[in-house]
Amino acid sequence: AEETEFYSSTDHMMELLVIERSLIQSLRDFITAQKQCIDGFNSVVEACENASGDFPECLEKYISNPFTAFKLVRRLRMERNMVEQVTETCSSYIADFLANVSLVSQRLPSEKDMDGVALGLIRLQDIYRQLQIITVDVSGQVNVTPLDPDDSFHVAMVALQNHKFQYALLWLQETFRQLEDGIPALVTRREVLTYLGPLAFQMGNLPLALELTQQLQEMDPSCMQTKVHLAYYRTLRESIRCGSQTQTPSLPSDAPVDILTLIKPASETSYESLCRGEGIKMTPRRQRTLRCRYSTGRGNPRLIYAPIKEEQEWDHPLIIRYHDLVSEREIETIKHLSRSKLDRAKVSDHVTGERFSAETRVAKSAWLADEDNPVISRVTQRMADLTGLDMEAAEMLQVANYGIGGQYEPHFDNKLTNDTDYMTRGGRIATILIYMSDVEVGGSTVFPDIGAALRPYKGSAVLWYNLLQNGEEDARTLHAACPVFVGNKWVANKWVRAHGQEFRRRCSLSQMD
Ligand SMILES: O=C(O)CCC(=O)C(=O)O
Ligand SMILES: [Fe+2]
Repeated sequence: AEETEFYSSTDHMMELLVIERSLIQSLRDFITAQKQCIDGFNSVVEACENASGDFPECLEKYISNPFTAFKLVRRLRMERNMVEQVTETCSSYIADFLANVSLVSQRLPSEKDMDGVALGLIRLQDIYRQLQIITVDVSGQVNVTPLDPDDSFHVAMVALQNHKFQYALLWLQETFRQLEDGIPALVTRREVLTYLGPLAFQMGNLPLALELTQQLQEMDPSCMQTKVHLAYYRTLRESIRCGSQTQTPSLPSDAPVDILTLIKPASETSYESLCRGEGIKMTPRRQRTLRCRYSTGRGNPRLIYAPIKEEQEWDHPLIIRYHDLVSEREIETIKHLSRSKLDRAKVSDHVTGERFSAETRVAKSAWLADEDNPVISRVTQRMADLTGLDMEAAEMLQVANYGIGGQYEPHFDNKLTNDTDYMTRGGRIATILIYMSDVEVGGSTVFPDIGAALRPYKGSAVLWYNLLQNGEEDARTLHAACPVFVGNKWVANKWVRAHGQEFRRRCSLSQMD
């Protein structure tokens, strides 16, 4: 069976605590079984010892008595029976419990999960520029969840393997600081310095590299590599001192560098800043033109007595939010139905169309059909009633649950034009994105091209058109799901296909368009 991947879905992560409990239980069971076996062997030993009596002085004389010989054979025959019985029961007994232990342990996270969560943390730090998560509980107590030196070191190593050098430096410095503070750890200062010195050098901080390498040399004066590094750094420093002045400014001063200011100054995209809530291109004046109303889907009988609050979130292009489109109970049903089906969400290659799993989309998804449950068909019907769009050609409902640092990098929802499905059903003309949870921090849906950011509000849905009236892709609909910083994010996508909408789209939203 395929191994469970945990980090790409917070819902699956919850299982880990249960698995840990069953691991503890199965280990205990195994130990109990072992003890029972030992007890069995103990009684066999005792029985043999009791039966054997004193060792005869003269063996020849002992055996010469046929009755004694008979009794000896009989006794040993019985001993053999006892041993065979106890080994047989024990070995199958123990094997069963051992198999159970290894079965449970296979359900524990893999190396891939370890790297996945570490990369998730790095991504969060990358985007939200924050290291620690500070929560305040009901009693007003402020809680920080710090990583211990071994945790930090692990994140640093993953950062290094993924060529995220600034983060590797940051986490190694954090590890080092904690070790200096005397926090107990398996990782040693020497180990940390071995990475830290060269990394500081690589990041252009020669004074720091020199200082760290000097410390390393003091710890281990005989290490050849340290000697070489140190000599190299010293030569470099001298040549900078004596050389032309123009060279000096390229190296940072001795002042401690705030690494966070070093991180990604130039390469940052508007996706990342929008995720932090920066650069949203909505002016108060423009906002005043956005409308809000209760909609009955133009007098749809199913909505007359339950109008839905419809809010214009964006003007160009039009993005509409429907508040309380799905109820708490409906959400619970949808989550429940998808739980067992959740599988790592894939992305397609732009050229080949091949599907693969990537860090650009850290989530698990499941498809639900209208026939799966009355709740699904009811929600589909409600969407049709409200928007006036034909759901005949729409795709099934795609439910997604995000993972640690779970995100979906900027993309277009529209299907590839070379897809046969595209030929028959047309492109994904519209997206209706249902938010099935609130997210405490992070997790917005952002549109980098237009500078829009939509917050996930539980029960609400947003709608936008991916295709222009002429059928071409609307470049402004490039969008992304920001990494979840704190919380669980559940969404459901309904992709409406172009076929069947020929006479519907124009009029359906005319009052707002
Ligand atoms: O989760 C979100 O906010 C957006 C999801 C999305 O864009 C998608 O699944 O295509
Ligand atoms: Fe999307």
